[in-house]
Amino acid sequence: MAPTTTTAAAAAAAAEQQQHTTRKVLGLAAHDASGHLTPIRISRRNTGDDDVAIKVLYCGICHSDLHTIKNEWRNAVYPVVAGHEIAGVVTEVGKNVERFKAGDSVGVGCMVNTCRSCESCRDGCENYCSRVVFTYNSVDRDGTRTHGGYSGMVVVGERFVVRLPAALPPDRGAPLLCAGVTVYAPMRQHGLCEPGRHVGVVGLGGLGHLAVKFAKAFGMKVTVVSTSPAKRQEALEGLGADAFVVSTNASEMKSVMGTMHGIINTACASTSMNPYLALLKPKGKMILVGLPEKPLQIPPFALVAGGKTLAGSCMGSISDTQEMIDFAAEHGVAADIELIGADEVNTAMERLARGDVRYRFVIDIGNTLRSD
Ligand SMILES: NC(=O)C1=CN([C@@H]2O[C@H](COP(=O)(O)OP(=O)(O)OC[C@H]3O[C@@H](n4cnc5c(N)ncnc54)[C@H](OP(=O)(O)O)[C@@H]3O)[C@@H](O)[C@H]2O)C=CC1
Ligand SMILES: O=C/C=C/c1ccc(O)c(O)c1
Ligand SMILES: [Zn+2]
Ligand SMILES: [Zn+2]
Repeated sequence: MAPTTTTAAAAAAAAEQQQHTTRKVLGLAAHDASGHLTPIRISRRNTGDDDVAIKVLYCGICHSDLHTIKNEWRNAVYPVVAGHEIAGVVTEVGKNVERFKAGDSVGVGCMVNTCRSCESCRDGCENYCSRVVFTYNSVDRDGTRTHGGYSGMVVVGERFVVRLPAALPPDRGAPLLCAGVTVYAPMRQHGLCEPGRHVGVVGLGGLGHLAVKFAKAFGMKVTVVSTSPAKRQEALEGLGADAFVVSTNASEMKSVMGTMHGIINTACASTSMNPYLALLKPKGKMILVGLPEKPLQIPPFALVAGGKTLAGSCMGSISDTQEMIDFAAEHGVAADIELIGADEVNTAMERLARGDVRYRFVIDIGNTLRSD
């Protein structure tokens, strides 16, 4: 009996300790692969010495949130509180925090911790850390599960928090924290930011519409490659794209064949790479950022014959993120959004699944979900 009593006492002590070191916060959680979201009370750690406590004001809905809550990547551990496009205001900082103070406008993106010692971390590419801790559906270094921005507040280590300039409206700025940096970082790293060059953007959704805006801000020629003829006018007149082709229209695709220096492929569901690779010039690059549920089909000749490159890219580093935010504020780049209340989130997920959004849903957490 003694070990059982000891174990029970230890568990009670741990639970009591836990109560003193955490607080309860309201969030929106998926509980199974239906992806249906309902209110939940989650624990957030008290503000540690290196932490920034943030009242969430706005959180964008990324398609990765939808892939995750529906377990399309087969890695969901329920309950899942998604959200990694977080814009908010600092409420409290730990004693070692130097860059932020209460009242500051800040953002948090896709990651909230890393190992800090691997080659990627040492090189400032912590988005490729082998032990990266994602903002939600991940296990933090202290063993607790991470929960994202579909919640009233978050507690995040200072090094994973970025500053939001006053020139950037926080509701339209929130989607930059994932969608923005995910397209900006590879465009910069692969030279798809040189004025006069021709870039294709596959998939005109949350990521794609920001890729168009960044490419135009870089001074590039932009062609949108879309499955949705209805987006033509918006792309050309609203977003400033130079051309628009429908990927199922053979003559439109032929008209841009072999013309692109690079492509940012943001499609959430297309798996056949052949039609897109054909649009590249010889030695052109296609950067894949979309993460469809199913494996890709890549005929070898589509790559080899033209000496083409197919690369992947995941999120961006924290320094990429701050650079992108500052660039966006300076050049007037922000997301086109549909602002919704917390009670509309399930309808928004259904609409996102069928591509019915212009171009990012953002949840008005601050006004529609309690932070305590
Ligand atoms: N690599 C990374 O770090 C990140 C990856 N992602 C991933 O990027 C993808 C896009 O995310 P997001 O922009 O939020 O998603 P959205 O749903 O907003 O946009 C995706 C777009 O893909 C296009 N699309 C949909 N179905 C198909 C299809 N069958 N064939 C071709 N195109 C299709 C649609 O554009 P259209 O109507 O123009 O055809 C749609 O608007 C997701 O898979 C997401 O998980 C997201 C963030 C970071
Ligand atoms: O929306 C961004 C998600 C990126 C991502 C990349 C890789 C991975 O394993 C994830 O769970 C998320
Ligand atoms: Zn995302
Ligand atoms: Zn690391």
